[in-house]
Amino acid sequence: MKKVMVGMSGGIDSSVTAYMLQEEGYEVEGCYLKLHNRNDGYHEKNLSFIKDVAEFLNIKYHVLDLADDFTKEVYDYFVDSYLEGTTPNPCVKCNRQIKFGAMLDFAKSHGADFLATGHYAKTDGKFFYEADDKTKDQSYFLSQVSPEALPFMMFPLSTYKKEDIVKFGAKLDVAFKKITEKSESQEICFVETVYTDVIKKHANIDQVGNVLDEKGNIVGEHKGYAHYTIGKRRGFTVYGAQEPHFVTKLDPKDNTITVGKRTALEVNEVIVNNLNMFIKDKTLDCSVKLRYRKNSISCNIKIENNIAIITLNEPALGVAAGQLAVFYDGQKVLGSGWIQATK
Ligand SMILES: Nc1ncnc2c1ncn2[C@@H]1O[C@H](COP(=O)(O)OP(=O)(O)OP(=O)(O)O)[C@@H](O)[C@H]1O
Repeated sequence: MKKVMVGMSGGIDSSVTAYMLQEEGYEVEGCYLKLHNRNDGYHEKNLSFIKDVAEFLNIKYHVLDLADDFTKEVYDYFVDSYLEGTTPNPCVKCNRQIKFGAMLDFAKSHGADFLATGHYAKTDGKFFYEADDKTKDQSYFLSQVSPEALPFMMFPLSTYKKEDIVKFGAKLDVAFKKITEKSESQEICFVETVYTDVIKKHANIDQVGNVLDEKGNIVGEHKGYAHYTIGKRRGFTVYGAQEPHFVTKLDPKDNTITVGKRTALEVNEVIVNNLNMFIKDKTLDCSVKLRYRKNSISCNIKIENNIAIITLNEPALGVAAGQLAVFYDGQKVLGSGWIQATK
């Protein structure tokens, strides 16, 4: 019998994932990752849901403390990125380093043939593909996972709609029903309210600064550069402005932000580094997603020395350094890289 380790968060997706795989005839074990040192009962609550599900399924589960790795690989990177004036994507780092890095190693060392999660995405062991439920698709966040990890990954929810998983869980057993009744988890697991509250623990980001126009003239005031990302249009003043203004640049050195009209956000070329590719081609015509929840844009890509130059076939708006550019051929993920600069 093949053994599957299921990454269990105490949420409905991973709980139903464990149930489905057991129904399919796999030997299932669970693994809960402690990713932060929260003392507010967060882990205890998650673990009480996992305990009930594990009892219902009659499976073993492990608790793996990866808080130190998570701090180093994900949390510090998140804080540093904002302080450097870039816009981080912590879930992408976590998927590569933690869930499909350290947790996969743990699964293998416990004799598992596969690691399954409740992510909404597909894999055939060589590539990732978008999930059928496009509103929940997480292929963007998985695209930096090492190609070597793919043969071990399983996403049993890939053909379902999230709402159907919730309905199904609610009918399955009280252990699952209770989970469907709790509030939805936060978008970023360590951000309880807003991201700036996290940054404020490490730096004084509430320092009023100048808003500049494209020519460098002072045209207004803002409340501290780390409160803004590229494309943002609120939370700063532009003296006498008649039209909306958008953030086009953040400069931590002198605590300024540069703003412009909508057209100033337009970008035609994007340079990305730290590529993670699932194909070997060095030039390709494909489409690119420059931010989660943005439409993909058709483009041409040239790769040299682990850097890709992306020429867009139509301008993109609000492209932020630090975000991920994910290359798609239809639903198939070809690779991705971190946005370094735009033109
Ligand atoms: N702390 C954790 N420990 C182990 N696995 C986790 C943990 N957090 C997330 N996962 C795994 O990663 C998957 C995706 O996590 P994400 O937070 O994006 O999804 P979710 O929709 O909230 O999932 P769930 O309903 O299972 O919490 C989860 O379904 C689960 O399999």
